[in-house]
Amino acid sequence: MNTTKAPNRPDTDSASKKLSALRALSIYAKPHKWTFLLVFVCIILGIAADLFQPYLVKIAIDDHLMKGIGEYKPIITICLLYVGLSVSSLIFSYVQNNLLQFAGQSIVARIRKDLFQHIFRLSMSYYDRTPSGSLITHVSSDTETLNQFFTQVMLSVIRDGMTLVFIIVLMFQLDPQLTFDSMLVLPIIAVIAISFRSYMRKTYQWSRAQLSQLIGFAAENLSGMHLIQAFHQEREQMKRFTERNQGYFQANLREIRTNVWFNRSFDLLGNLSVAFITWLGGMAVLHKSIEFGVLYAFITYIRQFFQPINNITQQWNTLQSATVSENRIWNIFSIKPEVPEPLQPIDMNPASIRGHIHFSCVSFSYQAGTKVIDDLDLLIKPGEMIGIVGTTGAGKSSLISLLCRFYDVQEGRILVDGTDIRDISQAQLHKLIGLVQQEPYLYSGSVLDNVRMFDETISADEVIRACKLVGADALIDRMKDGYETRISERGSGLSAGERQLISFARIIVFQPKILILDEATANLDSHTEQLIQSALHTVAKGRTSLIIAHRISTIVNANRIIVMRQGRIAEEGTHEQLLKQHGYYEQLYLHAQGRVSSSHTG
Ligand SMILES: Nc1ncnc2c1ncn2[C@@H]1O[C@H](COP(=O)(O)OP(=O)(O)OP(=O)(O)O)[C@@H](O)[C@H]1O
Repeated sequence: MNTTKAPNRPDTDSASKKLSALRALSIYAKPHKWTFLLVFVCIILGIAADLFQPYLVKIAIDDHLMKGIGEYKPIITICLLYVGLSVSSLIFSYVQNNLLQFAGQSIVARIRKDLFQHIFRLSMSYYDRTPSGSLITHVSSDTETLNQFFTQVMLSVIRDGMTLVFIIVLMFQLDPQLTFDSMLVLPIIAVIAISFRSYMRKTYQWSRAQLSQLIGFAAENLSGMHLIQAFHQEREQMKRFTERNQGYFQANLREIRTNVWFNRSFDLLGNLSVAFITWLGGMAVLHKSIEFGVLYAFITYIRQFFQPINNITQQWNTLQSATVSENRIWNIFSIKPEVPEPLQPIDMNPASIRGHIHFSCVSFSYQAGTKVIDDLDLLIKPGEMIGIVGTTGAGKSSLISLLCRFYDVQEGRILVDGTDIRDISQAQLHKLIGLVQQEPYLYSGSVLDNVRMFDETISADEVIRACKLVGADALIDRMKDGYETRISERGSGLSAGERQLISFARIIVFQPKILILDEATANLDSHTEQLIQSALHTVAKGRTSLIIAHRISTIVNANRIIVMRQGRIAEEGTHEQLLKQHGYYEQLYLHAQGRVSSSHTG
C-alpha cells in the first residue's frame, strides 16, 4: 500500500482549469523544495569555483609573470588553487545533477501515476472520442518531456542564468568600459530570440501533433492486425502509415533546421564579440590603459558569457516541448469524468443485496438527437434470468453499458434494490455486477492471475475450485504449465469459448449479485458450447442474470426473454410465449433451426 502523502494534486473536480499549467506543476514540485534549495546552493558554489579560475590566471599573469619576479612559489600556489577549484566545481556539479535528477524523476513519476489514475476515472464517452495512441503519448512521452523540464531546462535557467550574472559582475570589476562595449550585442540577442520564439513553438507543436498521429495510427493497426491481414489491407495501411511517417519526418526536419539556424546565429554572434573585444582590448593593452592579464580574463569571460546563452537557447526547444506537454497533461487532468461519483454515496450492505433491477423509463443517446434507448421500462426480479435478443444496433449492449454506468442515462433511472445506481459509488456498483463480455479481455499474465484479476488475497485454491465449477479445469490442465501458463496479451492463444470459460470462473471467484453476459458470437464446437451452457447454468445460479444472446439455444430456458428493436422492448415473454406470438423472436428461432419462415422474414 502506498503510504506517502499525496501532493495536493490539482483537483479535477473543482476549478483546476483555472490553474495555469505552470502553477499546477509547482504544486508537484513543492514537496521537493529543500532539494531544489540544495541544488541552488551547489550551483552557486560550482559557478563561483568555475569563474574564479580565469581570475587566478589573471593574477598569475599581472602580479607575477608580467612583473618578472622569478618566484615559483606563488605560481605553484595559484596552480594548486586552480586544480582545487576545478575539483570542487566537478563535485558540486555531480551533487547538483544527482539531486536534480532525483527530484525531477520523483515529480514526473508522481504525475505519471496520477495521470494514469485519472485516466482510469474518465468515462467511456472520453474513450469513444480519444484514440488510445494519443493517451499512450501523454502517459509516456509527455511526462518524459516534463522530466527534461526539471533536469535540463530548470538546471540551465538557474545555472546559466546565474553564470551570466556572475560573469557580468566580474567583467565590471575588471573594466567597466570594456564591459559596456561587450554588452552592445545584447539587443541583437534579444531580437534574434524574439523573432525565433513563436516560429519555434509552432514548429514544435506541429511535430508533436504528427508524432501523436503516427503513434495513434500504429496502435490502432496493431490492435486490429487480424482484420488487416484477413482483408489484405497491408498495402493500403502501409500507404497510410507512410503518409503519416513522412509527415513526422518533415516536421522533425523543420524543427531541426530551425534549431540549427537559431544556435548557429548565436555562435556567430559570440565569435564576432570575441573578435571585437580582442580588437578593443588589444588596443587598450597597447596603450597601456589595461593590463594583459585583464584582457586574458576578459576574453575568457566573453567566451564563457556566450556559452550559457547558447545553453539556454539549446534548452529553448525543450522548454517549448515541455510547455506543450504540460498543457496537454493538464488538459487531461482538467477533464471531469462525465459519469460523476455521488457526493454522498449510499452504502449498500453487500450481504443483503438481492439483485432487483428496475430500468425506469430510461432514454439514452450517444449523440444528441439519436435515441439509442427510448423510454425503456424493465423490471427484473432477484435471481431472474433475462435473455436479450434483437436486431443489430437495437441497443442491447448500450442497455448493459447503462447498467454498468459506463454512461449515464439522460432520462429515467436505473435502480438496483430500489437505489438509483447514480447514488452508489462506482466501486461498489462494479463489485455488484459481474460482466462477461463478448470478447472477454485477458491480460498478459498467468491463468491464475487472470481468474483472480491479480488480486493476491484470492488463493490459488479458490481459483482452482472456481475453474472446476465452471468446467474450465480440464482445459487449463491441458495447458503447458496448468494454472501458471502465461497467457499472451488479450488471450490471443485461446479460443473465444475458452476465454469465456475463464471469465465465468472470475464470476465465481468475485461473487457478484448480478451477472451480465454478452455471449460470444464466434462459432463454438458443440463440446465447447455444451461446456459454456453448463458453466452459464452454474454461474447464473442465485444471481440476477442478463444475457445478450447471439445463439437462441443459450436462452431458451431463461425466465424471460426480451426482444429489442430500436431502443425499445418489442416482444417479451418466455421462449414458448414468444414463439406463440409469431413475431421477430419466432423468426430468429427458425433461422437458428435452419427453417426460415417465409411469412416473417424481412
Ligand atoms: N460508443 C458509441 N458511440 C456512438 N454510438 C454508438 C456507440 N456504441 C453504439 N452506438 C450506436 O448505438 C446503437 C446501438 O448500439 P448497441 O451496440 O447498443 O447495439 P446492439 O443491439 O448491442 O448491437 P449488436 O448486436 O450489433 O452488438 C447503434 O446504432 C450504434 O451504432
